[in-house]
Amino acid sequence: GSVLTHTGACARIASNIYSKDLTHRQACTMANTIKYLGQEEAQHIDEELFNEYSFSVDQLMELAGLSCATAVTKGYPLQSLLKSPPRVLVICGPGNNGGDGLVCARHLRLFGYEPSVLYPKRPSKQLFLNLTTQCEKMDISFLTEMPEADVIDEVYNLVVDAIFGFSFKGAVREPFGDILSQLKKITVPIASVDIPSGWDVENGCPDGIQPDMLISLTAPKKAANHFKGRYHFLGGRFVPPALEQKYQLNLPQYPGTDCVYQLKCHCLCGWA
Ligand SMILES: NC(=O)C1=CN([C@@H]2O[C@H](COP(=O)(O)OP(=O)(O)OC[C@H]3O[C@@H](n4cnc5c(N)ncnc54)[C@H](O)[C@@H]3O)[C@@H](O)[C@H]2O)[C@@H](O)CC1
Ligand SMILES: [K+]
Repeated sequence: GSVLTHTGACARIASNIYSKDLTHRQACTMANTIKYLGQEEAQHIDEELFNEYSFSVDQLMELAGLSCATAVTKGYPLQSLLKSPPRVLVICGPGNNGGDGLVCARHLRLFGYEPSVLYPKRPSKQLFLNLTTQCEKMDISFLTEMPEADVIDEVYNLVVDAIFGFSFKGAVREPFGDILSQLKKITVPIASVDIPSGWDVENGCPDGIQPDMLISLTAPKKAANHFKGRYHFLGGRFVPPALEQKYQLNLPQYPGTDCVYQLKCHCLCGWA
């Protein structure tokens, strides 16, 4: 097909629709040839990675979590943090999104941050037990309850939201309803893994949490169209070219050996 570069697409769209009152983000989303996935499509890709391509969950989760920790270092470098020690609260949910959070916490620790983990619903699968042990052995503390919003603002520099990913559906069940309502009140930034938790995977959630950073894994989901924060990263650099082709993901070229790609307009189209 006709795959335009981001710059090429942006220039084309700039000349055609610049007059239509589009926000920068809307225009760039359209300009970007990268595909935004629906919930079912994201789940199909996931299944295919495991069943056809024979990846194990541990492998991809490691790369996903590493991407998240790397994106955090780019948006919130250690030297820019306002509170010392460089504490970060990582909140992990009951599925694989929560597993990404545990991996992210471990890498953040290796990068010099001081993560604490809240992990209220722990699945009994060996994978999650192992990830938990790895964190514990690295002196990452596990909280027994969700701190109040004002305590989070006082103690932590940011919150990593690894509660729900692309399998989230329906009304939020406890204890995550309470957790999300505290997160709506905090002023420190939230970095969401794959999807802002509590958001509909395709339609977002106007009165939900408003993360400052979103790390889309594999490819952005449609909810990312509603993201208004400062940093949108793509991570999970593990997609085999044939799979990318099959689903026409049109992923951008990650720079060099980087495991994240910052999705923003780098061209001179005039939208700033
Ligand atoms: N294919 C991929 O591309 C990869 C995906 N990974 C991660 O895996 C995530 C998807 O993981 P899963 O499919 O395990 O699912 P999620 O982690 O999105 O969530 C499923 C869990 O949340 C619970 N849940 C769903 N709706 C709920 C509600 N309304 N209230 C309370 N609990 C609810 C479910 O019971 C289940 O325990 C992705 O978003 C991504 O973060 C990565 O680990 C690795 C690679
Ligand atoms: K999330």
